[in-house]
Amino acid sequence: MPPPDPSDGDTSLMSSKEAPWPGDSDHVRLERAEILSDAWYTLRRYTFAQRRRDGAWQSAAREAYDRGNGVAILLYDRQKRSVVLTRQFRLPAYVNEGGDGMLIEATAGLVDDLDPKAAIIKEVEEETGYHVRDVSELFDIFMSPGAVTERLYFYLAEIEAGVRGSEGGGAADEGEDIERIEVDFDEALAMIDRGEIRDAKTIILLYHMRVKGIL
Ligand SMILES: Nc1nc2c(ncn2[C@@H]2O[C@H](COP(=O)(O)OP(=O)(O)O[C@H]3O[C@H](CO)[C@@H](O)[C@H](O)[C@@H]3O)[C@@H](O)[C@H]2O)c(=O)[nH]1
Ligand SMILES: [Mg+2]
Repeated sequence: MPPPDPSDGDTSLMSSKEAPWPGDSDHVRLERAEILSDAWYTLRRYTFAQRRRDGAWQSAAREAYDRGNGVAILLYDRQKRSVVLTRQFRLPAYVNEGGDGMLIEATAGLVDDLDPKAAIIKEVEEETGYHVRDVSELFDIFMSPGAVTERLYFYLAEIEAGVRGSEGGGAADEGEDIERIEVDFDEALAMIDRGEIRDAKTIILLYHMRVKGIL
């Protein structure tokens, strides 16, 4: 069966120009992207045809939240065998479970218009005050692929004590208020076990360090 013809439907909401829009593949044909919300970032509903493994085409619709791509980094001090993390209020976590809404996280941010490496260097400076030049690229992964388009690029960087150029703390004019914390590496791993570190990118980075024997 051929894929459904998008011209059958109302195409007035088609926004293939702005929406991320890869070309057709042998098993997916995007038909339209409707913006549901673009107050800050963009939530779209895509309708598409998908070929099932048995060869039949079926229509589907999925919402996808587009905040662009992101970068995350674990900063560590080899001599002190410690890691530098941040603590900040996260509204989505707060509305889910109440409490204080404070999460302990590795430094991270959105790529915006920069390339990922430049973006992470800028983010480290903004959030922690550290200047880093040599960052090691690890991998880039989807953090919530059923709902969010974001690819998150992961990095590691060694810091030397005393080379902070500023206080960090985040961009106050964007409402950020970020506390920098330095934690012994074994203690950070124990904090995952105790449920005190609950942010996925942070846990991935700490376990990566552990599995690869980096600290
Ligand atoms: N006014 C306003 N500001 C917003 C809104 N949403 C985000 N911001 C602001 O946009 C900025 C985003 O900060 P970044 O440091 O660039 O991003 P992040 O929120 O730390 O994101 C990182 O962590 C996320 C969660 O793990 C990741 O999803 C993301 O990729 C990245 O790693 C912050 O100043 C935040 O307050 C909004 O709806 N309204
Ligand atoms: Mg951030």
